[in-house]
Amino acid sequence: MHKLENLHVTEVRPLITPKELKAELPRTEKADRTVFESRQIIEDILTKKDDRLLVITGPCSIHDVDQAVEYATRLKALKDKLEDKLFIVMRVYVDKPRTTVGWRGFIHDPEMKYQSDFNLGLRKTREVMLKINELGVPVATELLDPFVPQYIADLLVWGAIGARTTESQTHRTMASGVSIPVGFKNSTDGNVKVAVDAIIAAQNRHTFLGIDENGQAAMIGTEGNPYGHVILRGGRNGPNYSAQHVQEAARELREAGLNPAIVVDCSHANSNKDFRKQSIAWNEVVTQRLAGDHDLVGVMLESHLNEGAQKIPEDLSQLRYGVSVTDACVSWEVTEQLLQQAHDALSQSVVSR
Ligand SMILES: O=C[C@H](O)[C@H](O)COP(=O)(O)O
Ligand SMILES: C=C(OP(=O)(O)O)C(=O)O
Repeated sequence: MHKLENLHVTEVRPLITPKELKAELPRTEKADRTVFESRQIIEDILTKKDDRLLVITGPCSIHDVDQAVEYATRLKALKDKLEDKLFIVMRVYVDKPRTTVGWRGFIHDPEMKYQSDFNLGLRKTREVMLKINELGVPVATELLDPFVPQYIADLLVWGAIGARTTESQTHRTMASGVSIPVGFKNSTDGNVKVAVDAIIAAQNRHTFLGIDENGQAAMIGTEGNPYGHVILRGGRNGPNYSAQHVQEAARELREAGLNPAIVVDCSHANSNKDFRKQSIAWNEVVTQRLAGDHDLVGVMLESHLNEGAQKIPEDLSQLRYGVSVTDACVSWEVTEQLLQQAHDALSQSVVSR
């Protein structure tokens, strides 16, 4: 007989189960309260019962627990100060989709050795998400690997399906079962229709293949997620955050019988991957809100302690503190300025719904 299976597989290692990980790092009362209360607020923002602007800000990817906690600590002070106009959530992205290859994120390779170690990555991810929640800062992340929600969903308030996976059946069915609102990005070529289709797919009942809390392969039945929404992130032909783009996306959602709720991602193709241009998109979002566009419910910013990005050096002691190792981010100072300015402008607004 020929060898016909596992021809390209180099190893199969056992993975910690969701139940084991949660027993090691249980959700605390404080974290529980952060998650529970924040989810309710985000649902109210999406359904326009709460008029605040949802702000999802944080690193393109986290790569260090202490630096992520330092960012969260600073964010908490700002969150409390601006909470009458902005509802602030931290981007804690740990699972990175790559265009071709590259470091795949903290959950895969937390020590940046280019050797996947999900057991360590899941532990460290849960540890950092717990710490951030305990500070009173709610956590948002991209849902990429369909097993991952079983390990961390109880610490999340919002999820994104990325531009490279919005059209994927696996991701749409996973989104139909998660307990959080999910934003679907337009595709990398700028197509918004795929995100609208994804919301419809995820609103429905599905059965997909996943794991249960004991790590056993399982058929997971879902009832559908009512809180899908669109994230505009720009595309091959440029940005799509203008009033015309936002209104067009809202029209597509209405025509499909969906709630017109839109988040603008200031980064990626909306900044042409130039972190300095994120402020242009940010200011445009604020202008549209001031003009009375309440279908535009949220905004996302890629921001870190320090600006720019760095390649992961072979000698990790050469890493610059608080600088992104994936897409370039705005600095903490710029973040503070943009959030404060948005807050002040929205406070002076006389336009009501
Ligand atoms: O947000 C991160 C990146 O834009 C995305 O993961 C793709 O990254 P890459 O093109 O550098 O692989
Ligand atoms: C990968 C990301 O975005 P996109 O899917 O829009 O490229 C991201 O937000 O980190």
